[in-house]
This record gives sequence, structure tokens and C-alpha cells, in this order.
Amino acid sequence: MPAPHWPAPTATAPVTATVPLPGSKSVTNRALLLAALADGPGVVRRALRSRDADLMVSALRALGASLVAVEETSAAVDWQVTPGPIRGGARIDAGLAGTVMRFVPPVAALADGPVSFDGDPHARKRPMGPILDALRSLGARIDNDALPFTISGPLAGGEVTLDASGSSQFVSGLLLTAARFEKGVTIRHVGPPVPSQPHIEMTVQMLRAVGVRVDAGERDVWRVEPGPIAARDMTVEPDLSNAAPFLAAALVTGGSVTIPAWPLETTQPGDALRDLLTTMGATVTRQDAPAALADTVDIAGAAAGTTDLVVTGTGEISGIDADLRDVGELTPVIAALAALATSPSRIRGVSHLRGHETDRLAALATEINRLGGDAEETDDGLIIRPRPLHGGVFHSYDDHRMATAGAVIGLAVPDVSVENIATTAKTLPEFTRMWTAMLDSR
Ligand SMILES: O=C(O)C1=C[C@@H](OP(=O)(O)O)[C@@H](O)[C@H](O)C1
Ligand SMILES: C=C(OP(=O)(O)O)C(=O)O
Repeated sequence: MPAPHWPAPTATAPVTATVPLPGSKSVTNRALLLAALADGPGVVRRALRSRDADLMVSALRALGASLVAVEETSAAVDWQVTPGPIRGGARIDAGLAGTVMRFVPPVAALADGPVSFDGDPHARKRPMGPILDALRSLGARIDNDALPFTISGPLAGGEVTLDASGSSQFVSGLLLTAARFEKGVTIRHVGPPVPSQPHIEMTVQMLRAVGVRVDAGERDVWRVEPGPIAARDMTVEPDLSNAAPFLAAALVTGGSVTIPAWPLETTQPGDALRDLLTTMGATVTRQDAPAALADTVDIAGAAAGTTDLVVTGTGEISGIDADLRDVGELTPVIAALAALATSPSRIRGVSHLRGHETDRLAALATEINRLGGDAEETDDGLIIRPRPLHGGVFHSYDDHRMATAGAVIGLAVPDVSVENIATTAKTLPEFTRMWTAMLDSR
């Protein structure tokens, strides 16, 4: 029986809360994969515990790595990762995780036998063609152009041209394993612009941090030299994209939300929230002297230190005209804020969101309009005009970021209930508890 819809709490007063966030999905799943391919045992600290991270752990274990939790809370875990010979015969469940369905097949192509992949029903619709074709041209055999498929090596590596306009993960997936290909890899993108550039920078930076030689000097071309991946201790930053709904609560309620341990330098796209929320009417400040992260190397960039990030709203939200191509995963929360704004908004550059957990442009327009709003899909984004909203069911389409967008709207609009709030477990299993705690704190 499906769970009852979640009654999204309406804020009765401005929120004043400090919200520590669990680790980044994107950093966690890269760090685990690199550790599993490394030249010796290593530790991934403060890794996220969530459905996507659990799927990555299971995939890497199925392929022969040992991952042992050495320190664990409900939201975070330190993994001791010991690489092993990459085993064929595995069946990998990608769930709905882009990072599993695009990052793990190149590893599987190194295995000593065929490896099969499948995932959730909607995962079979997510674009895979360009990365599977690329793997084929590098030597792999693959029996389909989307999930489900079976992949067999060996894979020599070499030069490949692909169109990565549908997802940056096609590039990141190839880059992460490329040092283990006999010839390394040279990837050339041809086509409309590649989205989510910060996520590619995250991949490049993390590879360099484990000693892999990457040349990313020419636009749309990446070259990885063959060679070992060094075993390192890595520490995962808080998930700045998952900061979005909590920071949005400051704008909606005219309150103030603090996120501790915000990295001063990071490749995470969530860092763009500082500018986006300022444009929408918030005051964004950093507090505390930067404190260098303790004893471990943060391979995604926060070695420069962290700070408290404080976002304060007025209760009035300004519309925004923004190209979110680089930070597409922020779109659902920005659209939720736009639906509550006093002036029109235009979100551009995000046609690739049609290939995310759901077609996010269609889903956002449908759900905002269902609550009485005025949202219109364009070729590459959304136009959202101010109109009073009313209560109703906000459908999540099994998309964690749709679910949190519904929660943001519910703060201001009475009687909104979110269908399948449990889908937030993809990247933030404790979402409802954290949301309630935020609203309860004073
Ligand atoms: O590499 C990553 O960790 C991600 C890349 C982006 O994918 P797209 O380029 O497909 O948008 C992003 O939206 C996704 O949430 C995570
Ligand atoms: C697009 C997203 O996820 P995935 O890693 O599954 O692509 C997302 O988290 O917004």
C-alpha cells in the first residue's frame, strides 16, 4: 500500500535554525569509486548514507571491492575501502542514480567477465546512449542502448568523440575510470554545450587529488593519462545542493537559516545558491573565521577551510531570470521560490532536466499549476509568473528534488501535501526529520 501523502508543514513564524547537512552525493560516489580503483586501501570519511550512496557501495562490492564501515551515524559513515580484482558476473542495480548508471559501467568494462545493469522503471528512460557508444568505441561490447544492458570488456581506451549535452555524467563517468584503461582516454565533446560544468570540474579535481594526470586545458576536450590511482584518505563535504530547500525556507518565512561547514572553495554547484538567493532578495553572509578541515585531505576543494553560511530573508521573494545550465539540480527549489515570488521568473539553459529523475520541466510546470500557479514550460526552461497558490497534492514523480520543492511551497501555502516524500531518501533520508527540526527551532 502506498504511504499516505506527507502534509507539508506551513510555517507559523520566521524560521531561525542551524541545519548541519550530511555529505554530498556527488562527492561521496566519486570518492567511493576512486577508492575502489586505487592502488591500495583508503578511507572515505563523512560519506553520505542514502539510497544513491548505498547503491554505489553495493555496486562496488559486487565488482570485488571491500567496503567496511569503520565509524557510522545515521547520516554519515567512514568507509574503509580495499580494492580487489574487478570481478565479472555481477548484476548491478542502479536504482534511479545517474552516478551509478553512468559512473559504474566503465569500471565494469575492466572486469574479467560480463556485468549486467538495470534500475528503477524510470531509470530505463534516462539517457545512456552517448556513454555506451563511447565505451563501445573504446572496445567494450554492450547489448542495448539504455538500461537494462550487459557490458563485457576488455576495454583498451583511446580517443572518443561524444555528445554530452544530455548529461555531464557521460564525461565524468569516462574520466573517473580512464586512468585504468591501457591507453587512458581522450574525450572530445561535439554538440550543444555540456551542462553541469562544476560537476566535471569536481571529477577533474578529485582525479588530480589521487594522482591522476588530467589535461582539461582545451574546451570540450579532456585527456587522462593511463596510470595508478593513488589510495588516499578523503573527506566528503556537506551536500550544498541539499542546502537549497533549507535556505529557501529563510526566504519564504522571512527568517534566517545557517548551514555550518560551508566550504570556502568548492566545485559543488550548490555554492551558486549564494548568488541565486541574493538575487531573489536574501542577504547571504559568511560567519566565523575559516577553520581548516582537520587532519584529512578534502579532495573536492574544501581544504581552503569552511565557514557558517547564513541566509536571511525578508518574506518577500523577487523573481529571477537565470541560466541554470551549470547548476541544473538547483532548479526545482528555485522554481518553488519563483512560484512564491512577487515578480515573474525565467529559468533558462536546462533542457537536459528532461532526462533527470523525471522530466523536471514538465513536472514542475504541472505541479505548480495544479496548486493554482502560472508556470509555463519553454524549450529550455520555465517561465513562472506570480499568482496566488492554494493547497493540494504536489506529486514527486519519484524525484527527491520535486519532493523538497513541494515542501518549500508548503511553507507558505496551507494544505499542501507531498506525494511520496520518502523519495528524498535518494540523497537525504532524514529530510522530514530535519525539516521539522528546522521549523521547531527558535
Ligand atoms: O556528476 C554528478 O554528480 C552530477 C551531475 C549532474 O548531472 P547532469 O549533468 O546530468 O545534470 C547533476 O545534475 C547530478 O545531480 C549529479
Ligand atoms: C539529477 C540528479 O541526480 P542523478 O545523480 O541521479 O543524475 C539530482 O540529484 O538532481
